[in-house]
Amino acid sequence: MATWGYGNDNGPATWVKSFPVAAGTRQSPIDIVPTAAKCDTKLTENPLTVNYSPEPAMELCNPGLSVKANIKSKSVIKGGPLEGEYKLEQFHLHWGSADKQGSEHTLNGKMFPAELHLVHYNATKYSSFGEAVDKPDGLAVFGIFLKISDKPHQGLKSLTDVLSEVQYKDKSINIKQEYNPVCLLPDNINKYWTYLGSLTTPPLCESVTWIVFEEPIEVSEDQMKAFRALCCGECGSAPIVDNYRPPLPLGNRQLRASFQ
Ligand SMILES: NS(=O)(=O)c1ccc(C(=O)NCc2cccc(O)c2)cc1
Ligand SMILES: [Zn+2]
Repeated sequence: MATWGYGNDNGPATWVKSFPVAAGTRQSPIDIVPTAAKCDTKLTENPLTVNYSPEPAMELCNPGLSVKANIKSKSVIKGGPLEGEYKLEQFHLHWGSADKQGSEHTLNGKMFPAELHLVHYNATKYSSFGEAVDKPDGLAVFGIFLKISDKPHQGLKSLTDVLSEVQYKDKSINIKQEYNPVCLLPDNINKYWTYLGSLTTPPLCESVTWIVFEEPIEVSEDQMKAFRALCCGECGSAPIVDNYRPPLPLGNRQLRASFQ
């Protein structure tokens, strides 16, 4: 069974063969067209609330197609489009081989160099991520665009400074110093778009309430180079780059905005 990836013979266009839901009606990512979004006051009346707490020893790993940090502390979100409390499970990123591409969601057709995903599961209704992952209200994922600036992102620096230690597939390390994922969020989390979508990688479960923030976070070119130095396999294997799924049609879905 050929494993899925982002190459010519196992990339996004081939996934539907093993995962028919790839042709479903609530797939992600999408192109975000702000003028097509409906400003919904219900989102502002019930503000999105983030209660993240410090991770004493966060595990950073290279699963082969991204870099992922597994969360063990009680970091939760609620409000906005969400019913109940969603618990942070992990975060990871998608990035390009060059700054002109890399994000999964696009903004008026524009790609950003990378996109950060903070993955939460509905802890009010389900007892684990694994139970929640295939339920229509199971997951909530924050999508945060990355843009290039001359200054490194301090919150990401604790990770990009040690990526060389997880350069190869299945490598993992513990980030010793305390790390609060709240440092990854943009300053203004009150301006976001939200819609019902899916995981952007197989098994592409249609279980995600997406919350994509308008404000990007800023990273340096050196930090992008650190992501692009990660390898898909062991020493000498190809770099992990362009690990993004292109946008799918919004179809009959409503894209809502928390702001005018
Ligand atoms: N890019 S994404 O945020 O949509 C995303 C988040 C999580 C996952 C994920 O957890 N995949 C592994 C998985 C899938 C189903 C069941 C599991 O227990 C784990 C995949 C994509
Ligand atoms: Zn992702």
